[in-house]
Amino acid sequence: MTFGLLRYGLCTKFKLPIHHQHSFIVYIPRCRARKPLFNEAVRWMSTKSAVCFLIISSAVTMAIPFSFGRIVDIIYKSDATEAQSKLIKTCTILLPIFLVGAACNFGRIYLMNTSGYKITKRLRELLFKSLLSQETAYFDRHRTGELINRLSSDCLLVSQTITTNISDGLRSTIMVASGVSFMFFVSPKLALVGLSIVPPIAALAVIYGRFVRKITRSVQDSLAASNQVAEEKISNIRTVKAFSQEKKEMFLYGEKMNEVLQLSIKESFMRGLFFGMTGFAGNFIIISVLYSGGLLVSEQAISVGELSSFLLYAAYTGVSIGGLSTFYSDINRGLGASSRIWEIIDRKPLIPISGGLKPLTDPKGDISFQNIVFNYPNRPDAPILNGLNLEIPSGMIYALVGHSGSGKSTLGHLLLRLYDPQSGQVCLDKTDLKMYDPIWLHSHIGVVSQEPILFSGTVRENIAYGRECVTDNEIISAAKEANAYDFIVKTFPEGFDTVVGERGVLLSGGQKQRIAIARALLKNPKILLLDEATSALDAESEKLIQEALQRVSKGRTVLTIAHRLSTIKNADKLAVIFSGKIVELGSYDELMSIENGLFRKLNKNQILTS
Ligand SMILES: Nc1ncnc2c1ncn2[C@@H]1O[C@H](COP(=O)(O)OP(=O)(O)OP(=O)(O)O)[C@@H](O)[C@H]1O
Repeated sequence: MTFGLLRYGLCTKFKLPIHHQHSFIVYIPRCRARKPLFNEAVRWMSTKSAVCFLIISSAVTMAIPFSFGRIVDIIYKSDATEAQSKLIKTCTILLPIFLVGAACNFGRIYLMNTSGYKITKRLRELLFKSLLSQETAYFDRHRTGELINRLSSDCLLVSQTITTNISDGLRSTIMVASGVSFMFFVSPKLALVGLSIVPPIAALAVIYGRFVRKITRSVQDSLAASNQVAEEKISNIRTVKAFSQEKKEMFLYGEKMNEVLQLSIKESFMRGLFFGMTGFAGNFIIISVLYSGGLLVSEQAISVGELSSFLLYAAYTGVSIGGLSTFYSDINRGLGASSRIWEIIDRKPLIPISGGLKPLTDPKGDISFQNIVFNYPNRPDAPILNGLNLEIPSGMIYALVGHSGSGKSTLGHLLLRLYDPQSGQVCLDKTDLKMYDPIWLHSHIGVVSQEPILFSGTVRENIAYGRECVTDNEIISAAKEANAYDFIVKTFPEGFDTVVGERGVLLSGGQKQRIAIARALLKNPKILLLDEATSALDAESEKLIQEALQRVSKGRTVLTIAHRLSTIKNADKLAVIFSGKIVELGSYDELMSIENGLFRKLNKNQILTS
């Protein structure tokens, strides 16, 4: 029952919905049919054991002042021989008790810490899962550094709070309760003197706890902002160096760190003030107890041993009250972190990552954009598409042309359902994309983006990304089709096992493009979405890429965002996008023949490279 209450208390305190109670599964036992019974039993046992160890080790610690008083009285009241035999007897009893106490303390710390690590792991997994499930627009609003901070430090903080801190808090509570009882047992009068310190300290602790909670959130937020600066600049170090911005970036990072430092200094000041005041109050009370206790001994109301026991109990209680106030501030720190974590874990993505229609056959490949109105959610006042219509019949190659920023890539994003339009429909085979399972949809669309992103890993892993079980032969034939095979086996001694570096930095732009084409091809998609690189590639790379793209376009519906004349000439139809609409549609020759046509102007003004 205690565990049920604790679990309920934690879930309520941490504002966890009931279905998230399983986050505490490692710490708090809860029988779930889907978990193997054995694991559940082990968890249950380890939690119970940790609490038993905690109680025993605290009891042993609290036996020390009592024994100490006894020993002082033995020394004080007995003659030398009697004292020796009594001391041997007492110490023989105490030694095994202390050994048991030490073993229990070991068990308590070991079990609580391992539970903490398990909870951190579980929290990080839950958070990462929830992050990856969010729709793309979520990442437009939240910075990478901030989210990484949630994963690293916030998860650790929460798990420490619900294991180590709670364990220490429970220990302090047990020690305060037993310490106070013993103090009253020895001398109620002296106990009242000793405990007069508690109410002011408790009030201070509440004020301090509130402050800590507020400041921790600010410290974590500024830390997230500084991480964002570091993450962005380190991952784009080439640009920083090319513009010789190292010093400026060092300065900017320094400024962010200054913010963190200022907040931490504020926290340290309050911490120092709080602990300074509590320390002084503790020492003051010791003097008062010594004074009143001394008087009681001289009146023979209590023995010297009892006064010694009392003083030790008072000291232990004082230390434990200090522990309780630290526990209070730590809990507040954990609450701050947990509210941020659960904001993300509980968030329902606006576009689900799975669920919906999964037709058993491959799609035909007819695409249509119907009356699309769209703006990016983080820029509601900047309409991008404004009633756009476009039909792309299966097996045709359509090239999108238009000024930079006219919304060509945006159409690709809508086709992939990275975003949903505010109104209108994007359809595949006459069915709204919203009806399909996104996993099914993505398995039929191959994407080669403007700046292909490779992941750190080998060439083989990058080509295979997006498919579960792939044979070497499939990888090789995709690489051949994408004109990537020759450079992989001839240029790299390690061939397909060559490591490409973070985001593929160890490869050239043209090589990355061809690996991305191979990766898209391995899915054997019915639809190809090609966002042509705007950056110029050398003539040889360009030729190889164009050749590969022409080859792989056959038999597929292709939507290409074209920047080059060569691509445009190979397309069945060109769609010119302007002011959020398709304003011209036709073959190259048809569009060139329109007097004052936009395509003609774009061509004339060399918006398209040759
Ligand atoms: N994630 C985003 N959040 C907010 N606005 C965005 C986002 N992505 C693009 N935009 C804006 O949407 C508009 C259309 O961008 P898009 O990338 O579709 O243009 P484009 O025609 O493909 O340009 P280019 O030819 O230069 O690649 C631009 O004004 C751009 O600033």
